Amino acid sequence: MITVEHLSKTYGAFRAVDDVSFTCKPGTVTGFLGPNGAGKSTSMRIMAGLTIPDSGTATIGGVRYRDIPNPGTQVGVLLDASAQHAGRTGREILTLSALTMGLPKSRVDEMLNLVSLSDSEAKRRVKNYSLGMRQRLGIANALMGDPKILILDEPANGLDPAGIHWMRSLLRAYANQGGTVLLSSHLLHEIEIIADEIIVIGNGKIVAQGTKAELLQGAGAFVKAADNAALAGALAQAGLTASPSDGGLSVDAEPAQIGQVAAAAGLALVELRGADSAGLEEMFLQLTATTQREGVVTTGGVA
Ligand SMILES: Nc1ncnc2c1ncn2[C@@H]1O[C@H](COP(=O)(O)OP(=O)(O)OP(=O)(O)O)[C@@H](O)[C@H]1O
Repeated sequence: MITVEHLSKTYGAFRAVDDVSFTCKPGTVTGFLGPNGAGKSTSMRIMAGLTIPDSGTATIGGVRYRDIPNPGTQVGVLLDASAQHAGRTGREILTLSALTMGLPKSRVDEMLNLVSLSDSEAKRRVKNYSLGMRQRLGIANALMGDPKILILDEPANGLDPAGIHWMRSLLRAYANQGGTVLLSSHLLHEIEIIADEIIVIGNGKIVAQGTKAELLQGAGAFVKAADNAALAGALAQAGLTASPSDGGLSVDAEPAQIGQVAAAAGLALVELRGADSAGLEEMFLQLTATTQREGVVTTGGVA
């Protein structure tokens, strides 16, 4: 179990992490989602004892990372795949890791095998690795001590589609066996495929958290009518907020309620459904709008 309570971190006058609290439970993959600069890496660095918070605590199984004896056997951490010693080979890096943790050298070959780094790749210096190969090496390093908890910062960066698929399967199997996974990404799509729980961070603050279904509950519904403008009018009269979206309307209400309004107004519907991934994306963009570098774009229009 990872427990983060009221974490805050300020750099000069800038508050990078602002009163962040959440937990990650065994048997689940928790996605830590936020736009660039939202505070994900800073929070994870605090969890791994590399950055000291101004206030708040981050504990793993009730203990701060720095106080865990032989931490690699309890928590696997991958924060920056490119931060590995560039002059060493992949095999050397893993061997040093195994020695530090008091593990047999045979574990190195097991891990190389697990992340599909070939023998010749393992003999190459890390400075000559692609980003995807560095991520694989970083994941091998994180898993080396057979920890029950994984903290991974943007682990899919640089992986090709097959690599991303491989990583998802690996993390899913790990969680299914009772492991706890926290992984960050700035890509909603990546998180919603793998994560059981989603934590959304924007501007250093947690802006939403829950399962995908829970987050979608607040995301409303999508409706398309033969006459969208007439439906928008009827919904407004019923006190419901609708905005143009993808050739229809995005409405802040449950589908049943929208259906009733349409029926009462005698309007024919072409499509009606609860918000899906598009709704989640819209919500993610809105929730993190203050930290988006680009303005939030509303798609579609009333036909
Ligand atoms: N050592 C530091 N000194 C000053 N500012 C910092 C430092 N570390 C992080 N920051 C700032 O804190 C904010 C949060 O950074 P952080 O790396 O945690 O974001 P992130 O969510 O991981 O972003 P990304 O998706 O781009 O990796 C950024 O504005 C960053 O510039």
